[in-house]
Amino acid sequence: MAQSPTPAVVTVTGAAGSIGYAALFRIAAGEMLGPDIPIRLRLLEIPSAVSAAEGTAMELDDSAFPLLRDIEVHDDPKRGFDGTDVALLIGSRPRSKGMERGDLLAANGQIFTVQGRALNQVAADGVRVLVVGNPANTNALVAANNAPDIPAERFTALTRLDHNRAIAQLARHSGAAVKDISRVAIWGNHSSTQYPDIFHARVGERSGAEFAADREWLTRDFIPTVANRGSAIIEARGASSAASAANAAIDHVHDWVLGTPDHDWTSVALPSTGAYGVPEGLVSSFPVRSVDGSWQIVDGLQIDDFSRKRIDASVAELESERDAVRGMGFI
Ligand SMILES: NC(=O)C1=CN([C@@H]2O[C@H](COP(=O)(O)OP(=O)(O)OC[C@H]3O[C@@H](n4cnc5c(N)ncnc54)[C@H](O)[C@@H]3O)[C@@H](O)[C@H]2O)C=CC1
Ligand SMILES: O=C([O-])CC(=O)C(=O)O
Repeated sequence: MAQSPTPAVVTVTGAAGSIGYAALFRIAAGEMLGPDIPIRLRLLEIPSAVSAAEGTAMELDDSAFPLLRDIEVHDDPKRGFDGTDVALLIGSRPRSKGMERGDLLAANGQIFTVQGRALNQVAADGVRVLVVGNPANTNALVAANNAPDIPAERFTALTRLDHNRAIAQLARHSGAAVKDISRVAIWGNHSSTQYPDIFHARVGERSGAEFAADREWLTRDFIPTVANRGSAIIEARGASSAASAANAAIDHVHDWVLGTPDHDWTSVALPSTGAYGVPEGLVSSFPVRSVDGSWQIVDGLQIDDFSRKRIDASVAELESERDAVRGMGFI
């Protein structure tokens, strides 16, 4: 008889929040790690939200997912991350009224220092970490720096939502189907300085560069629409993107574990190896392929002056965030 696969321990922080609620049921249904891998869920929350997370756990039970082995709810990171194979760090401190950027970095620096240390102590050897909570890139930088025994490349931040938004906008503009668009790229920070790049894209039978030649559309429509989409959703919905963010987080981990299609790549924020002139160690978004369970930055892309300027601007923002958390002693 074939042995059944070992269950994967998946920890979701911010499990009682909107993204957590949109992600957990799909994870338990097998959409993230595939239909053969049993799932053990660990929901990590702050004490005041533990009761709400327990309610979500009851609903997960009630869904009778065949792959779902067990669920635990914790407010202690060392218990929530114990033996974890995949950690989705969704919970973070949101910006509140009157809060300065420095205050936000400080509040989150604290959270991601504690979580990085706990992961370092108790996570499974091959743990994969995805930071969703904003400021995602710098939170991932802080967590990675506080987990010296985990290889830095296992810490990533989510720019797949930006990547998916770029595909959707290009599909809408070109008339091509989403499935016929490949090789878009997000560079830099998950913020309004990000650079969505279509110069290397394939759009059906056409090239992204053909569409990029229309500089008016590119600079006044496409780039700002993708880069400011999060704010536009907040404006329209009165709440930030939740289902699309959960969807992107699931896409990210799915491709990390199961691979990217041969003809395509995706975008992930991960510690720079110095590629494309991005300072080593900064958690910056790149076009990447997933090969044998690891991300590899796509190499050899020609970066013209138009793109260079925009990548550099977003990287400069990441450097200033890094300098701020360094100044506060988090890294
Ligand atoms: N990278 C991306 O593409 C996106 C990132 N986001 C970010 O994702 C984060 C979560 O968004 P939502 O789920 O909508 O927020 P939410 O406010 O609905 O939920 C956040 C949850 O995190 C919990 N939490 C806070 N600190 C925690 C900690 N130290 N440990 C465990 N849990 C903690 C809260 O109790 C709350 O239940 C926000 O920072 C948001 O800005 C949102 C959309 C896209
Ligand atoms: O600012 C937020 O919370 C939302 C966000 O990151 C996005 O939708 O890209």
